[in-house]
Amino acid sequence: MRIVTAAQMKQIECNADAGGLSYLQMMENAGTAAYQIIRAHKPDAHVLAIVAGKGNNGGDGFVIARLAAQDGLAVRVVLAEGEPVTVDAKTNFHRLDGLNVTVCPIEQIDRLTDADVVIDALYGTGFHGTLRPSGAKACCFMNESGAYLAALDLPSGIHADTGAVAEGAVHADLTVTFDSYKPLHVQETSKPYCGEIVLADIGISEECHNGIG
Ligand SMILES: NC(=O)C1=CN([C@@H]2O[C@H](COP(=O)(O)OP(=O)(O)OC[C@H]3O[C@@H](n4cnc5c(N)ncnc54)[C@H](OP(=O)(O)O)[C@@H]3O)[C@@H](O)[C@H]2O)[C@@H](O)CC1
Ligand SMILES: [K+]
Repeated sequence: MRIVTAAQMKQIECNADAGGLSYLQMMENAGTAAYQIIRAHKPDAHVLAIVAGKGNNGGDGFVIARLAAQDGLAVRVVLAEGEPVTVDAKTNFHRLDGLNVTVCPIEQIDRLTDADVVIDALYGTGFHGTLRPSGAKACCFMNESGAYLAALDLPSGIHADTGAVAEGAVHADLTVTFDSYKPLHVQETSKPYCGEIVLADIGISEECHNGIG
């Protein structure tokens, strides 16, 4: 079982990119793997709500939104922190243009009452500190939705390396993590927030991990 810190994960991704697997392709692989795992857990789901942050964790969520819309599911995307800011998340956000995906701001999150599955794409390894008001509102919605709650990489509001759990953090039914486990997945403080943990292969070769983890 390989456990790596957020910084080590970044180094592994950098090695993979240098070896020809682009960051955009890693995001595609992460979103695709997570979508397949979530569908296998909830094959009867019809309505998906994806709560997206502005970083790459949100980008993984946009990949899922596209795949689900192409499969004919009803898809709602909440931009919990406004529009995405990273290059790859922006690319995947714009790939939703023309698809049957409802995009709404955080102010309208309470209207999303019909989701069978809620996907937490708010914060991944980039989370630090405490939840700010919009993030807290988004986490509160996810925790109280009553839907099956699947977190991408880690539940939002948890520090990947220390396992510190911010007040109001997401309490998931399923966490799909990418390439390697992170310390929070095994720490006593944070593990109970992850629900079932599934490790997804995102195509990074073994040699990219040499000397790490
Ligand atoms: N690298 C890759 O190629 C791949 C990465 N992958 C995925 O990317 C994830 C890592 O992405 P990432 O590094 O962009 O960080 P992410 O977790 O989205 O969060 C950063 C954002 O959160 C914000 N933020 C932080 N704390 C906050 C707070 N307390 N309250 C409010 N906001 C807060 C922060 O804002 P800032 O603090 O800068 O204002 C920033 O905007 C990783 O977990 C995996 O899912 C996969 O696709 C595989 C390929
Ligand atoms: K997340």
